[in-house]
Amino acid sequence: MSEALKREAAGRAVAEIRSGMKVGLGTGSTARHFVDLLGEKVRAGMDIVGVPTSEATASQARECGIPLSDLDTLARLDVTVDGADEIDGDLNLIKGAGGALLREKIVAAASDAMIVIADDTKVVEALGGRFPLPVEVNRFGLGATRALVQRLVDGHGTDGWVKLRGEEAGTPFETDGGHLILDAFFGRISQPEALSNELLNIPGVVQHGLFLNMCRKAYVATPNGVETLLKGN
Ligand SMILES: O=C(CO)[C@H](O)[C@H](O)COP(=O)(O)O
Repeated sequence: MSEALKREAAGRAVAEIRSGMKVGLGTGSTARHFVDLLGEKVRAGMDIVGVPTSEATASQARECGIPLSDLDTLARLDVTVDGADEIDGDLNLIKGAGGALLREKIVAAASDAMIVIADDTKVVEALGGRFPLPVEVNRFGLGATRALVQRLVDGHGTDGWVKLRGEEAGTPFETDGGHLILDAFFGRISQPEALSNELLNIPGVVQHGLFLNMCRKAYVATPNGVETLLKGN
């Protein structure tokens, strides 16, 4: 999908931002367009404050001139705008390909609204069929945690797998919080709430990339323009 279309989706989200708002800034190539366009508004006089979901976004936002804060100073935000890896018909999401899922989820949960921007390759019938679920884990006890996640995958009834992100390249990927990521392919996830609970019951799991009932609106870029998806429609 072209960067131009991602930028169009990002533009629709920027159009919802008003002066005075506290805005969560997502991570990834689509969110990058949002931050860039928001920076243009700020330089033109819009008065907003951003809370970034990753060090990469923080650095881009600073370059764009967006004033930044954090969730210690601001407990609630008006809106978070972020990308996604999979979006189902009820606007439940898989996120975390960029490795920022923990901060993304914390920031989204602290926001009155979450708007997702994406291209139409991200829209799926059911979560998990295409994209492995990123699971952020503590370094301590990695082997045991991995085995417990693998057991969940095995019990899911498909030919799933679990990979430590970056292992094949020789250097495990490290998140901004100093954790590791297990990419767990479950196949079609028929009961996301149950899977979420099972994952969070594993002590070494810090968080996972299922974003359930968090997003109410998505702007999805298609070759024919940007579609607005609303939860419950
Ligand atoms: O969850 C994310 C990062 O952790 C991203 O939002 C997600 O991977 C989508 O990224 P992109 O817009 O580059 O496709």
